[in-house]
Amino acid sequence: MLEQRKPIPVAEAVQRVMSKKITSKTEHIHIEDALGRTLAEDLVATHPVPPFDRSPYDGFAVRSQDTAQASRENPLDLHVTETIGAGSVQTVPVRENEAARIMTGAMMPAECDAVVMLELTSEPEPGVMRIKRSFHKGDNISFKGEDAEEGTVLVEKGSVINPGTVALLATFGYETVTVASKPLVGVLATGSELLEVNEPLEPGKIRNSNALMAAAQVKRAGAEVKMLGKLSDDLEACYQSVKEALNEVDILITTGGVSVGDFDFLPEVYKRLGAEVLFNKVAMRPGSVTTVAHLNGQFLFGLSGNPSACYVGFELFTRPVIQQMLGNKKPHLPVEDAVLGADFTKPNPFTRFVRGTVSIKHGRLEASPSGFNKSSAVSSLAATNCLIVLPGGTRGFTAGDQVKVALLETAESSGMPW
Ligand SMILES: Nc1nc2c(c(=O)[nH]1)N[C@H]1C(S)=C(S)[C@@H](COP(=O)(O)OP(=O)(O)OC[C@H]3O[C@@H](n4cnc5c(N)ncnc54)[C@H](O)[C@@H]3O)O[C@H]1N2
Ligand code: MOO
Ligand SMILES: [Mg+2]
Repeated sequence: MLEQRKPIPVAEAVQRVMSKKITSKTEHIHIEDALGRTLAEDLVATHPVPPFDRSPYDGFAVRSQDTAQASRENPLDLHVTETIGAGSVQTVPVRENEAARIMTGAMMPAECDAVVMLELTSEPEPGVMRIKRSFHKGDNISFKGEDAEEGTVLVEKGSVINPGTVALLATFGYETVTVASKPLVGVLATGSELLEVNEPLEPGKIRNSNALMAAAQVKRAGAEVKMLGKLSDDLEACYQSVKEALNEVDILITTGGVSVGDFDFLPEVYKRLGAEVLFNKVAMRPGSVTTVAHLNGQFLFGLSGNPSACYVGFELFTRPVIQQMLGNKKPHLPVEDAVLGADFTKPNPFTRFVRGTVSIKHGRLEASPSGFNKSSAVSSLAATNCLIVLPGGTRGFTAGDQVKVALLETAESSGMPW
């Protein structure tokens, strides 16, 4: 008698996965390799920025009290002590009625408390500068610590390193950076019908598109891929390959062989391995047969063989695990409100994740199905940049309806959105 699978809600399925202990490793990398990696430690200001009071202009550093009487009618001449370029420091004190010529970025002379822009001065004779107005203490100074105070957490751990983060790392002298290690994700395709990419078609066969698609999704999610090839539908071979693969990778993805067909061997493989099957039926379309198992701290994602189902299963269940391993505290796809741009009239009792194309129209998100929408579809995936979430029920949806969309191509992420 065929085992009856009980579908569980998407939220519960995701919860079952995320409730497992998900550990991450860290490594030290060179700052030049840091872009796009995830900080494994808070980035703390180890000194004030700027580290000293400095001039924001090319001009003259003055003692404001000397300028108090200066006006258009009563111009003031100050004797220029020296020129201080950025990177240099004063060599002589600035005394009463003296000024130091100073360039942008140079450290303020200790006795000065204001800067006069070059354009507001004239040079009545060499070595003398003239001003026609007064200046106040603090005028035109970049103060020590005004950008960042020492000890401030400027970027939290778990953040993805962007060019701005790189600037901060460099500012504070981090030649090496502690980042989350990228989990290694093995991808193994199953199915006797599968051909390699470079093989010509033959009757009954198709090329293995899932493995390369899933590998690309793994990379998009920030992890590294180990391609483990493809297997024909042979229980013993599947069992051995899966068992060996688990020694080589942090996470294992298989595609195909998770349904109830005569050659769907993954359920039996999990049984033989003694793995805990977290679920094998989810109340969603596509991807209802997505199965996730867990063994000795490792996840085995049994993604469906149908390309669209495989794609969706990855984004809902595998991606957040990878993101959490990378230290992201909000590991899920961001879900936003959108307007449905075209009818989707076919009702379904299960939640649908329609592959869609979302864009900004007149300041709001509009999402439309990206093409042929069966679970087996591959043609609609290229134009897919979101999953349109249509709740299960008896009715279809029409253009203009308010819907939720899970965004696939943004750096944003969210806490549990389902
Ligand atoms: N009696 C039932 N039949 C099916 C059920 C069910 O509940 N009862 N579920 C259907 C659903 S839903 C799906 S989805 C599929 C899932 O099938 P499997 O995950 O077992 O995958 P396969 O049987 O191996 O293949 C399904 C389909 O996908 C093609 N495929 C497989 N691997 C690849 C690959 N690497 N690249 C491209 N395409 C691939 C394969 O040729 C099949 O056409 O089961 C339904 N059946
Ligand atoms: O697992 Mo299936 O994808 O619901 O068509
Ligand atoms: Mg099958």
